[in-house]
Amino acid sequence: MRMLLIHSDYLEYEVKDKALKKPEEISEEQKRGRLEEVLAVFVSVEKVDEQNPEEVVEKAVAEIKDVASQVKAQNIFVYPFAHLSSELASPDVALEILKTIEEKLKEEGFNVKRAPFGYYKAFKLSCKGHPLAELSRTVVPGEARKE
Ligand SMILES: C[C@@H](O)[C@H](N)C(=O)N[C@H]1[C@@H](O)[C@H](n2cnc3c(N)ncnc32)O[C@@H]1CO
Repeated sequence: MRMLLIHSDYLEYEVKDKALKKPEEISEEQKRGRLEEVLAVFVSVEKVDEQNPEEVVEKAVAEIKDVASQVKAQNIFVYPFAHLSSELASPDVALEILKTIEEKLKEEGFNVKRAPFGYYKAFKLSCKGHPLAELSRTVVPGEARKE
């Protein structure tokens, strides 16, 4: 899994079009979203993550918590983003992993939104620009090797 973490004044998105034949079913309300003072986490779930989804979720949540505590962010935006890797996991596995990351972060007390899965989306982001405002993390299951 590849993550790009951007500490932002706000992130807002608007769903535009289907990017998959069967995108995640969403309500009218989910077609737009915005969070202020947010740690935006753009996530590409990778093929290697299919070897142990539970473990990669644990590792991703730990990394996100670590960055959130460093930048003192209480709001987290989990944003499916298929552009950080050329070895993507299947959509079904990716969606399950992203939903579980969202759930676990909520259990940890964060205010979490997750952008809809399987769509083209317009988005606006205002990066804060401090030294820790732009970070990337890669997590893989267990002993899996990252080429
Ligand atoms: C398109 C661009 O504007 C938008 N931002 C987009 O990326 N849409 C992606 C994700 O929402 C989701 N998706 C599919 N597979 C994956 C995966 N392995 N990991 C993460 N997301 C995935 O399905 C869409 C098409 O790949």
